[in-house]
Amino acid sequence: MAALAPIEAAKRLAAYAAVDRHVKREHKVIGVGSGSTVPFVVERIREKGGNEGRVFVPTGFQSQELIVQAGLTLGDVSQYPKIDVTIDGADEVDSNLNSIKGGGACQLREKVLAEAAETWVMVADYRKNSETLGDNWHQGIPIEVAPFAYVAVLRKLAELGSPTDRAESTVAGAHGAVLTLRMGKAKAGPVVSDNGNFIVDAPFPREMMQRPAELLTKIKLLTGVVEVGLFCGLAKAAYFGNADGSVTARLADGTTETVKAE
Ligand SMILES: O=C(CO)[C@H](O)[C@H](O)COP(=O)(O)O
Repeated sequence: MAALAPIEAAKRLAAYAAVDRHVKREHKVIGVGSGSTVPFVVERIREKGGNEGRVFVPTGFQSQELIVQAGLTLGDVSQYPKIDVTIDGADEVDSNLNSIKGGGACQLREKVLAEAAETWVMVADYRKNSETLGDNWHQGIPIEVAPFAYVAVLRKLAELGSPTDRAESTVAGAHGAVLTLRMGKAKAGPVVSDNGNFIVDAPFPREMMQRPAELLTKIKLLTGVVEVGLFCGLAKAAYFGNADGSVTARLADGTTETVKAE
């Protein structure tokens, strides 16, 4: 196995453990998530026999390319609305398996594939393993918004409690992060999702982040919001690769196990 930088090695450990445990021979429709951990999921699936009469459904452009380049059979969620297992990354996971997703602006398709899956599991390195959402992921909850409505949605999010001022954010336990329209890095102007929408990053006070399902409902009800990067009550498990070479599995029944990739 190729030597990797420690964080990359941790991502690979998590991905391999999740594939070994959840992708069974009888599974024919597999959802493939987005981000920098998911390529290790595809790598492991290929190592273990790849296609085998299977179809792979992507959560966006990146995972579509990954599936095609790996020589796997590409499917679409409109052809395969029932998925056996979807494995995806996460920006942060709390002690109840709620998560923040959308660091790569893919949360809408990611949530559709999470909900379509009989089993949805997350894979991440140890930095994503938190007690409360927002403790490690400081930039806020990624929210996909209809472009024409973004100013109105920003105003509503501020009314809901997302800070627009650094000092106010720090006092509220939101780490100084403020409500922001996500801007492109090598592009002038905003990030545009695979669905043609804008992304707003909305931090919230720690007290509100401790009740993510409640916050999710409030944000989702704002007109102009397409999808919220809070995933609550969906995961069967989360796998975190650790710096010491072990993998921590957090399961939906509240238990935690240490597992090793085969
Ligand atoms: O939600 C996502 C993209 O929208 C990703 O799954 C999330 O950002 C995790 O990515 P990485 O594996 O690179 O940490």
